[in-house]
This record gives sequence, structure tokens and C-alpha cells, in this order.
Amino acid sequence: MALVVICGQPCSGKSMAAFCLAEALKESGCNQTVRVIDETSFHLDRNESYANMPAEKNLRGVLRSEVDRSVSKDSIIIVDSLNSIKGYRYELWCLARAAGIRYCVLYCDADETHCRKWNEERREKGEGAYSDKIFEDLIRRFETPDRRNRWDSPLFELWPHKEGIENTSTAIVDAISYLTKKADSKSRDVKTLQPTIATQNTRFSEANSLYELDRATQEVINAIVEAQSQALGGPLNGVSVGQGLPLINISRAVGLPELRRLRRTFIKLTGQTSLSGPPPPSDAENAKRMFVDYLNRELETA
Ligand SMILES: Nc1ncnc2c1ncn2[C@@H]1O[C@H](COP(=O)(O)OP(=O)(O)OP(=O)(O)O)[C@@H](O)[C@H]1O
Repeated sequence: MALVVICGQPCSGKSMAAFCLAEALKESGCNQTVRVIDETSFHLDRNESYANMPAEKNLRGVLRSEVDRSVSKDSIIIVDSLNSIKGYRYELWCLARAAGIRYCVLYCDADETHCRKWNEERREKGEGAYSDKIFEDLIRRFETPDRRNRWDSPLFELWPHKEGIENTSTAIVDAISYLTKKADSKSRDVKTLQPTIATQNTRFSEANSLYELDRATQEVINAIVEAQSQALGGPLNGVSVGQGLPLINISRAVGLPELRRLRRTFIKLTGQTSLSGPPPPSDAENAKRMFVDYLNRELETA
């Protein structure tokens, strides 16, 4: 029925928020199974999980697979983890879309000083705390959610250091209201995501691949539009989209609708990985390379 992504800096109160939300949902009489998926469900240690990139990728992969297996029309799944990378939140959003369910993000926006202090207190109490090195690294790499992104919306913001974490906190109340609103509600702000052909078959081979694909192809389109406006509709020869990447060569003016259509088809072809199909491009540079090759090919024969 819904997927809730909790996100926030390390030691910002995410687990408290997840617990509070889950309890309040159960008490709301919403008739849904409520389940929290977090690192502790897999007995994963904080410091080990974030010790290096492979470990971190593994953690994200484990949580994502569990979310993928668990999302359904009759449960509310809460993912309690840092969920700090926007590409990863995009992937979780894709899982919700593929399942045709509601989606929202609950952001624990505690300021760094408090997170640091709470982490220290955890250490003093002998509870599992982040090491200083890992804590600072996670703080630095945090990608703040932005409600203008589909995958960060609707966004409910909680300020644990100002208002604590209670089931009366505005963000929790708003999230519950959003999650429990009747499906036939006339309210236009309740969104049930609709599966598309691409998401129904989507499987991810890399943490950021689909997000990167989306962004990288958009950048190529922007470069073409910009170059075409300077070339005043003439042919484009050798437009570069980055060092070491193939050049764009287009012999005629191509309008934005056609470019968008080609982009959509390309994403469908490469982002949709069936068991027999090729994996999606694994990073932005690769995605750009493949998309430029594809455009040069498609527009050459058009
Ligand atoms: N107002 C507060 N809001 C949030 N946490 C607080 C507050 N006051 C104290 N804390 C302490 O901060 C610690 C962090 O809480 P919690 O485990 O919910 O954070 P977290 O973001 O889930 O941490 P992690 O990043 O390790 O998963 C707890 O020990 C909690 O007691």
C-alpha cells in the first residue's frame, strides 16, 4: 500500500522516528501490516556497513532487495536507514512505482551538532556509536532531499533537535494523514504511483544506475538543444559532452519532441534489464557514451 523512506544524517533520530511512525500507524486502525526494514533486521553493524564503498553498496543492496520483496498493496513498509544518496532514493521510488503503491519521504533534519552530540552520548553509554571517521564521512556525503524531485516527494520534515520526536510532531501527523487517506479521496495530493512498462521489469545492477541514466541522458539533450540554438538549425558536427566521450554529429535540425522521444526509448531499452538483457550502464559517463552512440546511429539513418 505504501513505502516510507526515512532519511537523515547519522544519529539524527531516524530509528526513533520510524518506531514512532510505525506505532502511530498501528494505532490509527489503518488495517495495514506495518513493517520497519532496517540494518538491525540483518544484524549489520554500523561501522562495518559503512567502512568502505563495497560494504556500503552491499548494505544498500540488501535493504533494497528486502524492500523489493516486501512492498505490497496491503502493507506499509518503512525503510529506516541513512538513505542519503539521491540515486538510491530514486531506486526505492522506482520499486514503489513498480508495485503501484503510495510513497513518501520522512526526513529527520537534525543539525549536525546535535547528531554529533547524540553519537557521543551513545558511545559514552556503551551503545554502538559511529566511529568519528565514518561519522564525518557520512555527514559530508549526505544528499539533502529536495521535494522538487519525484523521489523526494511528498517530503515530511521532522526537526528532532527542536521539537523532539513524538507522534504529535507535525511531520509524523502529516505522514500518517497522507498514508491513511482513503484511496478514493478527492484530495489531489494523495498519489498512488502507477507502474510503467519500464519499471515493471526493472532490476538494478548498480546502486545509482537508473538515476544516473536519467540524469546523464538529460544532460546530453541539453547539450544538443544548446548547440542547435547556436548553430541556428544547421548541422551539428563534433559537439562534445565530456572528455573522452564520442562526439555528437547530427546532420539536420532535430526538435525537442523528437529528442525526448529518442531519450524515452533509449531509457526503456537500457534501463529495463530482463534476465536475458544487457545490464543498464553503470555510471554517468557510460550512460552518456551509450546515448550519444545511440543518437548518432538513430539520427544518421532517419
Ligand atoms: N531529540 C532527539 N531526537 C533524536 N535523537 C535523540 C534526541 N535526543 C537524544 N537522542 C539520541 O540520539 C540517538 C540517535 O537515535 P536513533 O537511533 O533514532 O538515530 P538514527 O538516526 O536512527 O541513528 P543511526 O544513524 O545510527 O541509524 C539515540 O541514542 C537517542 O536517544
